[in-house]
Amino acid sequence: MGRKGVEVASSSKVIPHCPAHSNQTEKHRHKSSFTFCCGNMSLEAALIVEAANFAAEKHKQQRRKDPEKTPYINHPLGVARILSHEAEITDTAVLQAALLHDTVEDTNTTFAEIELHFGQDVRNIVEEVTDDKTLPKMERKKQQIAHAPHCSHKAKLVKLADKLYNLRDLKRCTPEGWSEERVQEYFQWASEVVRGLRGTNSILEAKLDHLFIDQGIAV
Ligand SMILES: Nc1nc2c(ncn2[C@@H]2O[C@H](COP(=O)(O)OP(=O)(O)O)[C@@H](OP(=O)(O)OP(=O)(O)O)[C@H]2O)c(=O)[nH]1
Repeated sequence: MGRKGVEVASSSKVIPHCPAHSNQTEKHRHKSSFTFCCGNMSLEAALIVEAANFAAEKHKQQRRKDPEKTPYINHPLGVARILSHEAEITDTAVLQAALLHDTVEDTNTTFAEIELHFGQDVRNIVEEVTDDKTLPKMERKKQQIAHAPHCSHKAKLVKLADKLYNLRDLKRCTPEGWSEERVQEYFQWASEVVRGLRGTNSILEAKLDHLFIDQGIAV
């Protein structure tokens, strides 16, 4: 087995198969060696849809903190969309990790489960962007600032997009129970995390800087 969901034949010919249909026979799975079982969908597209579906199942009971109580899945979908549509990221593992980035932190999902379904690379990225919820909140916030510069490039991309989504969301509306002061503190803290992520993606960093400056925060 090579990449998750990809069988590498003895001839080195890559034969994709869909993780959702791994119990199907070879004959049914492949129209040809290089087509995917789900019609003509590319392997990459199918892997991303699998991650979106997994995250939707895991977050199905959760809502955002905004007054509309937006379904939580809007957040990971939006983070992945920022990466694909704004930052021009095409790396499948990064897009999958963006979709999955809050599953371990905020649901009963384990890292082993992420690895089983999506492979080691995705697991590693999710692990890097997951806060240890057993720590007191202030400690977690400090750790994010301290750890940011040491993250891998792929994890930094997910973190930048995560912060961009949350800051835009704060501009859009205030979460229930948040004072103006708490909003400002979140912006300030986020700017300190982003400082440790710089040099990763100029598009995302420029958009974040625009938000920080608009909020009166020096960059
Ligand atoms: N702006 C905004 N954020 C919301 C909303 N609903 C949920 N959140 C989440 O709240 C977290 C920020 O709130 P905090 O009070 O600072 O953190 P906490 O939830 O961990 O206590 C973010 O999650 P996080 O994973 O902790 O992200 P981050 O703190 O690492 O950036 C964000 O995704 C919403 O409607 N608007």
